[in-house]
Amino acid sequence: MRLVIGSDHAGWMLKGVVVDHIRKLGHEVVDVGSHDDQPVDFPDIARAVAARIVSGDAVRGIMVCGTGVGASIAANKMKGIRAAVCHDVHSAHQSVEHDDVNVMCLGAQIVGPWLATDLISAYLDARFAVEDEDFRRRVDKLHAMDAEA
Ligand SMILES: O=C(CO)[C@H](O)[C@H](O)[C@H](O)COP(=O)(O)O
Repeated sequence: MRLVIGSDHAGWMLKGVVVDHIRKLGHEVVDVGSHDDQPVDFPDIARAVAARIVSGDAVRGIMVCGTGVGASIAANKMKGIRAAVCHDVHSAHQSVEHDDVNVMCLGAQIVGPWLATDLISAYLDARFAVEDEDFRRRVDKLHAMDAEA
C-alpha cells in the first residue's frame, strides 16, 4: 500500500519510528515532514497529508502530533477524509473495518514506540467491510455530509 505520513514538531520523533515500521511491513511511504523539532502548525501538515489521499497519490495516511487531536480535527476538514485518533488496537482496526478511516492520528505525547507500531500494524492490516450493508450505508452518509459542506 502507498501511504502518506506527516507530523508536527511534537510528533516528528515518533514519525521516524512509524516510517521505519511501515517500510519493514513492505509498504511504500511518502513522508511530507516535519523532519526536525522546529515548530510547525499541525493544520499545514494535516492538509498536506489529506491532499495526497484526496488526489489519489496515497491510499491512506498517518498523522502524528502531540495528542493526535489537532491532527484529526484538521484532517477531517478536508472532503473525503475520515480521520481518527486511535490509541488502542481495537479502534485502530475497527475504525477501518466499520468506518473506512483513511487517516490514523497518533499522539506522540500519549503513546510510546511499541504501542505505536502495534497500532500501525492493526490499522494497515484492516480492510473496510464493504460487503456489510450497515457499514456501507453509514459511510455513504459521511460522503453525503462531505458533499453538503
Ligand atoms: O497536540 C497537538 C495538537 O493537538 C500539537 O502537536 C501540539 O503538541 C500542541 O498544540 C502544543 O503545541 P506546542 O507548540 O508544542 O506548545
